[in-house]
Amino acid sequence: MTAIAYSARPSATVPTATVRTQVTVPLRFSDGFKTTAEVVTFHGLADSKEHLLLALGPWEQALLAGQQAGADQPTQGPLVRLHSECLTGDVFGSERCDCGPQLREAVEQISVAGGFLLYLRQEGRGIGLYPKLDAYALQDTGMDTYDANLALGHGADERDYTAAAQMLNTMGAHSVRLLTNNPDKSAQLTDLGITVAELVPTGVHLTEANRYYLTAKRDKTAHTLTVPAAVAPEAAGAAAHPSAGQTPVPKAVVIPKDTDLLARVAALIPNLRERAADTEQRRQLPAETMAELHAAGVFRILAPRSVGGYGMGAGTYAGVVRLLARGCASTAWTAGHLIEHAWMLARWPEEVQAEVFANGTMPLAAATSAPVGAARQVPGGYLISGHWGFASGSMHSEWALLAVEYDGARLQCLVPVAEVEIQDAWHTDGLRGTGSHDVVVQDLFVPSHHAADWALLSSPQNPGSFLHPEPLLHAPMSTLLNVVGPSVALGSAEAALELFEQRLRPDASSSAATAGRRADSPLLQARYSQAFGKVASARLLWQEALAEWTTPAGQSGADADSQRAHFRLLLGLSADAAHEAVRLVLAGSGASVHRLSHPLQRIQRDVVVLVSHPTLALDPILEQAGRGLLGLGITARSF
Ligand SMILES: Nc1nc2c(ncn2[C@@H]2O[C@H](COP(=O)(O)OP(=O)(O)OP(=O)(O)O)[C@@H](O)[C@H]2O)c(=O)[nH]1
Ligand SMILES: [Zn+2]
Repeated sequence: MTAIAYSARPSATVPTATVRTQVTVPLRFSDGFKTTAEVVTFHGLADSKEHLLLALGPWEQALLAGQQAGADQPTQGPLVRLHSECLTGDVFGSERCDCGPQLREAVEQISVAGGFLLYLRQEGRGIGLYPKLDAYALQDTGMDTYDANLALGHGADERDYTAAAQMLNTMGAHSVRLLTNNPDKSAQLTDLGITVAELVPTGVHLTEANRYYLTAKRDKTAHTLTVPAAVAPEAAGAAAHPSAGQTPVPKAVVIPKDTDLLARVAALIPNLRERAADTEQRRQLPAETMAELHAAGVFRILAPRSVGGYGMGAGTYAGVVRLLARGCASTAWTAGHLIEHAWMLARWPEEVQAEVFANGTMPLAAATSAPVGAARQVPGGYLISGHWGFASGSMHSEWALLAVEYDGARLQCLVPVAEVEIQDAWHTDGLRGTGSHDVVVQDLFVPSHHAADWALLSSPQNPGSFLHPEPLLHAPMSTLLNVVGPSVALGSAEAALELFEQRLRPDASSSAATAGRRADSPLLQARYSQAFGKVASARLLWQEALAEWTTPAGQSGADADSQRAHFRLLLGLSADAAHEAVRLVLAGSGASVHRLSHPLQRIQRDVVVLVSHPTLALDPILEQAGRGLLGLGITARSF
């Protein structure tokens, strides 16, 4: 990390604290969420307690943005949570309160936005652990949480936030966005000289066990929260098997605006570029990349809202993949598929969705159907065998979706990755980071409910389409599967063009003289224009294909064929134009960009491998699209 400019601001009321130690701690939560914290300890805290500050996400940028922002830009400062210690809730998952889920939510939100989590040793609202448990005992006789404190001779809420203000001052966070529903926290901080530029509400993590406690917070201390009347089974922490017709309520997921999500992803591009060489060397995404994708909510994009997803549309999805590809094609390809496979799982029957989306976590699944495996029926399910290739993202997945043939029909089988053998087979010259290894199983038992008819899953009338309102679930499965490749191609071409421009612009090169000579070359000027035009073509074709996005449910015959032909043709031509742009850039860039240290050679290798994928191979697309457009009927089953 870079050095912190600690800037304690002297205050009449708040004594200055100083940093005692600062240490990096990687965090991993029980649901798999990972991030990294800079944990800071202090000298001179007013109450002499061992409070911690965890600096998370792009906190330095957030600090800087906050310091530079005007009063009219409250959304710029660091996101800060004052989390009061709760041993029972934070550590043991007690359902009497909502502290555990709030802590988990806060870490994720702050990791995305950049800011500080202050873990304040104020157990039991400042009365301590044993007294809190005594208060619980009183509550079991009917008292609410505040009256129980009073009955024990304590204040209803004894928390004092002076130490928190000291810690924030020490970090230079004089203006913050505060994550809380508790008006007392912002009132005290303001009195202590910290500007609360914005109040960001925390989620309401309601269970039947904490309903009374939350209601008391709302009624007794004016916490700004609404307590819904009914609790659905998942929110109540019950094993996730909602009964038919009931919408499971996942843990609080804050759904961003599409533009905010795209901005989050755009912010990842520099890191992805920095790690692109490492990614291909490892032949999988580095842990930091996975953590950043999780923190940005990328895997939630297409999953329906009722299972913890963002329920966004194909345009946003394609936009995310394109942006990721500006940083690293392997990352875009892998993430693009993992996102899409969560959406595929949302097409399965309710029972399976309850299992894979339990508690609002996003299932990561690798899917492959090449070549299709075999299945035998046995009591309770199937025994499947096969050796599949191209299982992108298998190194990051907990599930595998494997295609098998049974009795003339194709089934998709949902299998825990732990039960398959992943063979390290992805030794390629491009898209190496996708780790698209082989998956092998021999006579693996798959229970019937983990095997679904492929045709049904693919159709607009898939089981999930009756459970969720999101229109995207009503589109045929293959429609979306064709979007990832062209989006990766477009983002890659845009990255190549950007690098080309940097080489040609006199002011942007390490050697102004060389760049000047290059920029003066009419040949290179023409090459640049050509490449620029190809990227524009790729983008326009891609945009038009996505704009045509409809839900062709109920359509059949020639209309559906021609619509489908049009869609696939535009996407195929877009990827072709992107490929051509990359070729032109490389042709105009000389020998030095073929050094393995140069990103352009990697982009070229990635794009060449990309366009050999069946969803992008141009000749069959041209043929089938021609048939579709001419009303001759599409003959390829998977087109
Ligand atoms: N005394 C007492 N403390 C409790 C009880 N339940 C939870 N706590 C403590 O309350 C603290 C959390 O405060 P809350 O009132 O839940 O929430 P808050 O921090 O004020 O508000 P938010 O910022 O919106 O989360 C933790 O220190 C818990 O240990 C209880 O029944 N009695
Ligand atoms: Zn608690």
